[in-house]
Amino acid sequence: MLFNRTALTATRAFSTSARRETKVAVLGAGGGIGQPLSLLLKSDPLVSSLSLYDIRGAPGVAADVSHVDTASEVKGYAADQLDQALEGVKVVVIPAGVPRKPGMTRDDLFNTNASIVRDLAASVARVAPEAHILVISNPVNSTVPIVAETLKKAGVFDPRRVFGVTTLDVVRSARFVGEVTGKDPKETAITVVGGHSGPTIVPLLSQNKNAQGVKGEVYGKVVHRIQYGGDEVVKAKDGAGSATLSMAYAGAKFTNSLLRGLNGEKGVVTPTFVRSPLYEDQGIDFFSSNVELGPEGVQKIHPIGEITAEEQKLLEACLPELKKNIEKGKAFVNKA
Ligand SMILES: NC(=O)c1ccc[n+]([C@@H]2O[C@H](COP(=O)([O-])OP(=O)(O)OC[C@H]3O[C@@H](n4cnc5c(N)ncnc54)[C@H](O)[C@@H]3O)[C@@H](O)[C@H]2O)c1
Ligand SMILES: O=C(O)C[C@H](O)C(=O)O
Repeated sequence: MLFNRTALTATRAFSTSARRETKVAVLGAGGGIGQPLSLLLKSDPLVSSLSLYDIRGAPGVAADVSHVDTASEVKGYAADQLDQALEGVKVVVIPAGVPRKPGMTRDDLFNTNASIVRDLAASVARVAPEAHILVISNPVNSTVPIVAETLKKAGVFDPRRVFGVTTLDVVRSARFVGEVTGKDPKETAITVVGGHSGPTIVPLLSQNKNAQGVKGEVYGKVVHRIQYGGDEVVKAKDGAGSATLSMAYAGAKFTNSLLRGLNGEKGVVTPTFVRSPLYEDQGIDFFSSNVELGPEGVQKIHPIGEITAEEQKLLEACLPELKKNIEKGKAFVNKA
């Protein structure tokens, strides 16, 4: 053994406090995110069964991950087995699609990823209409509305069951604010609201007492780093893709939060991009804010709370961009 169980437990991205177990599918399981995400989900005791699907490579990933010594079952499905992969699934995590290369925005991925996500969502609507769908594929600000509109068309949309995974922004915020304050990231948890791309990522440092002292140039730099953390990785990978390992960690962490909520654990609150009433009066009907997760999925959407003048400015820059991204996603599904 390379490490003992205590050490492994200590480094886990998830909590184990609840008991009921659930069948989870990963669509895009052969990819840069999909592989480590599948491994982390295999280690989550709340996952009873893992269904790994990709247009290439999923059976191999499943064979590999299935040797890990946890109780869950793992099955891999080939390109023509999507329906079988979705049978009986309660949670579907979607990291399928192409990642950025240097110089690209997330919106540049729209042309390829929009149809991938729409087609996968249509299959979920048909085979597992009550599944909770966790969207990782970019651009999240558009792919989440694409999933919602696709489910609506199929007559099975429930806003409590569709989530954009923005957890990587939360993970980065805690880490980067931890760095500039000299605190453990556990003490610098930051609520991040808005969406998931550049100016639509709005971290609310003022709501954490350990981050309130971050001001001036340091504040500007850390906010910029949170908003453009994805670019930092894309640049460093130099054409080989975008964040995969930290994203797998974030995806497993959010999945575990959802599973705990579904299992009835109280007080599971985390930011996620969902159908939201908060800015609906401005024509923005998807928004990320703190959401309490419960037995049906979204249980309560928290308002953003008190914010500073600086954060208000960030929010004003976020909203018009977010509105465009959401409308683009909806229009894609509803075009003639
Ligand atoms: N939400 C976030 O914070 C976040 C973070 C990082 C990356 N991403 C996004 O996640 C996506 C995946 O990134 P990656 O690095 O894993 O890319 P990747 O290219 O390494 O993997 C993508 C996988 O999707 C598969 N795929 C393509 N079409 C498919 C389909 N129709 N059905 C099933 N699988 C399909 C591919 O075969 C591949 O294995 C990208 O869009 C990326 O921008 C989002
Ligand atoms: O930056 C990207 O394209 C991937 C992801 O959205 C990220 O934030 O790392």
